[in-house]
Amino acid sequence: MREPGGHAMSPLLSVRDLTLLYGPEKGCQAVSFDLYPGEVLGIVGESGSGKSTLLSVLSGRLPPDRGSVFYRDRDNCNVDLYAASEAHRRTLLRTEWGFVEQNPRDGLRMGVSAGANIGERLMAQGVRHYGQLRKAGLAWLDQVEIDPQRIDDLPRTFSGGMQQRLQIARNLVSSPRLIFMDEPTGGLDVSVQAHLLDMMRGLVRELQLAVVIVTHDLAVARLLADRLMVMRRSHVVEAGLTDQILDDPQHAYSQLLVSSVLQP
Ligand SMILES: Nc1ncnc2c1ncn2[C@@H]1O[C@H](COP(=O)(O)OP(=O)(O)OP(=O)(O)O)[C@@H](O)[C@H]1O
Repeated sequence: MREPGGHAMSPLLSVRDLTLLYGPEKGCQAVSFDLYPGEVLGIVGESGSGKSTLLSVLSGRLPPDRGSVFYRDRDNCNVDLYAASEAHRRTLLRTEWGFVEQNPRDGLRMGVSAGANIGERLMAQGVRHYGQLRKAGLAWLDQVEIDPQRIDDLPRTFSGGMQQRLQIARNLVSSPRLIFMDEPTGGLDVSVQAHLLDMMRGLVRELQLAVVIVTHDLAVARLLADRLMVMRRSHVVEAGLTDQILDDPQHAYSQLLVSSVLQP
């Protein structure tokens, strides 16, 4: 039974003492936080600090050495991610979660059309009707500002920015509740980045998505994230509201990170 009003107050993701180490201070250790529905959490820190490792462990891709990730699913069940079966984790990834890779080639199927890329996740949810899949494809291309007439084109005929927008459409078509993103604007020109960021911000707000986004770009963090975790050498050294951390960082490393961006 759901407690009155409790649903909105319960975290979507509860992470405790999450640890995966490849060597001393290589990986992530003792990470704990709660993520609430509709909240965007940014993970920032220098290269090698453990951001991608943490994202992989959070999203069920790599088992931790210790610690837990609990996810509250659509049925309001609290799923212990690493006690659940591999099949259950994969189903969550296909149905309730999305993962936007830095390189769209890792997140798209390059050998099938844009429409098929979008339709695939709906088919995984049991939608079989061609007209319905086509309609969703056209609508989502439009939503991510790709000319719907390109629905039958292969992603490799798209620019990098378009491929990334297609990857986002492919992820969002199945109405996920939680999206993981690994440097989604990395490798794109600055003007393309700005456009993509603007679009992502709109979609996150409109769809009330919860997001965990890894970025080394503090401007991206500022624009998208409600809260930040600053990582250094596998540890979270500071966590808090984005504006607080970027405007008044407390930890010496966060101060350095913020000031290094401001220096020419
Ligand atoms: N599969 C692996 N085997 C061994 N060491 C690894 C493996 N994956 C990552 N590491 C090491 O763990 C540390 C953290 O790497 P990770 O990729 O999580 O950092 P990151 O903060 O995401 O860096 P970047 O911003 O450069 O992607 C690094 O020292 C890296 O060399």
